[in-house]
Amino acid sequence: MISIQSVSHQYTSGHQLQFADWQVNNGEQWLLLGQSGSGKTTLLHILTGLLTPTHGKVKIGDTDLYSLSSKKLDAFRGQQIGIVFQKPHLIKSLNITENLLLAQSFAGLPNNKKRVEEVLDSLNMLPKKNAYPQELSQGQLQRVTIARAVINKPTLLIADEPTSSLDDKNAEAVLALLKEQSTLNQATLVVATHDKRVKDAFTLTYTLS
Ligand SMILES: Nc1ncnc2c1ncn2[C@@H]1O[C@H](COP(=O)(O)OP(=O)(O)OP(=O)(O)O)[C@@H](O)[C@H]1O
Repeated sequence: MISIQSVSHQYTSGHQLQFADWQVNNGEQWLLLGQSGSGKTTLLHILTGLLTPTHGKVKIGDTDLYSLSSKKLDAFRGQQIGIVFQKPHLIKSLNITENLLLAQSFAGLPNNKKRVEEVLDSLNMLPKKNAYPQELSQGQLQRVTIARAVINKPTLLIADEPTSSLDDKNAEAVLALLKEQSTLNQATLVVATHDKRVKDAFTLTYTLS
């Protein structure tokens, strides 16, 4: 379970954001909706341990995120939280398998090639396991980004505006993949977006105003 309780954040500029309490049960799939500037990125950063809120509690499972030391928080993030960014951010000099092995090492986990192949296979990317990022299409790169996010079997899978730069067909395909992968890996899914096309794909919605 993931919960935020009485969370608010004040930037040094004085800008203050307040977030309604939110409880997410294991395996649920949520949409985080809000206009530009409403605080989606701020909340995602708070949920992923990247930004300590000025007030409030963030719990992932039994762990109170901000009671961890920064070293423990880094390891926790690597093992428990998978993040799909808008852009792939892969390392160009490493092939796809090596990029995924690196994500295991960063999380302090032993390298597990079998897991890499299993995840690539589930995303129909196994034939590209030895390819370099620049040899892949945009759609294939996005699949690798999703593979990297789920490689360590995270409790929480987060996607930040995964569809905003895509046409309708590709947006639908990426959403279907995220939902499929969260189910397959038993991860809770949170997709943040201001893309109205995504709305109908989810029944659970947390809206920022
Ligand atoms: N580092 C910062 N310092 C000061 N104010 C900030 C900072 N980051 C964000 N803000 C402010 O906090 C508010 C929320 O920003 P945030 O990036 O979380 O919104 P968002 O919903 O993700 O927007 P978008 O959809 O445009 O990315 C905005 O008014 C923004 O100007």
